[in-house]
Amino acid sequence: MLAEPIQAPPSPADAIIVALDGMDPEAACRLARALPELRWVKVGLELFVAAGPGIVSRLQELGLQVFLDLKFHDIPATMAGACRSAARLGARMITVHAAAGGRALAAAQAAAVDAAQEADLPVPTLLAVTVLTSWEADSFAAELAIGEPLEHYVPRLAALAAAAGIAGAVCSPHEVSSLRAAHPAPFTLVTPGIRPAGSAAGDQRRVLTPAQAIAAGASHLVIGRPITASPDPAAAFAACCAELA
Ligand SMILES: O=c1ccn([C@@H]2O[C@H](COP(=O)(O)O)[C@@H](O)[C@H]2O)c(=O)[nH]1
Repeated sequence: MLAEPIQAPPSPADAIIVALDGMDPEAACRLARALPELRWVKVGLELFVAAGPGIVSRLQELGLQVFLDLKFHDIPATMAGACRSAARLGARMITVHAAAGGRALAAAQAAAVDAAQEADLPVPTLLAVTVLTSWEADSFAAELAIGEPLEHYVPRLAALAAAAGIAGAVCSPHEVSSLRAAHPAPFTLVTPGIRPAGSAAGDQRRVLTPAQAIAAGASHLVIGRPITASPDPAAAFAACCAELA
């Protein structure tokens, strides 16, 4: 069974997932409360390791949908167990690394579906991480020596994930249009590496603006520091929404 489809975002705020990095649980909840239009938050490794699973229910109690971005990458049994636990938390999106391989991805998908159904929770959308947005093509080729360029490796991983029953992928905005052509909606394409014009790229390498990423076919945008490190996060969030309106 596939995940319950996450409908095409009806409003700009539904397209934006704010990454709650670089803050403790209290600050994360405070920030979430300060953005009245906020619908989605991303809990990544940093916040989850510091705060524990309870942060997911705290954010859900604020009316938010949680994207649990723990990027599981392990053997099939471990991937399945991790996705089972993540689904029981009620996370609506969960990341797994596509490079874990087809058997591990299929096991993860089956476990997430079973766990959600057993707990009477919505089936989460598993997202296969392709190539992290912090990689650039040259260092990817030089350091990993994978044998094919990044722009071919990303679609290979997305196809591997789709064949294993995974309903979405994480890619950079640079690859969205080619992935969207190969994987029409309701396949979910989530893109970090989003930088509004004039904002610092930081450690990100393959970036585009919010409007460019949506125009290319992204379902959702992950935006962290351009909002969370802004002196006025509410204004920064509103500006991202306005750019998409
Ligand atoms: O390829 C990837 C996968 C995940 N991420 C995560 O997204 C956010 C991006 O934060 P910014 O502050 O907007 O750079 C962060 O939590 C990453 O862990 C990614 O950047 N790239």
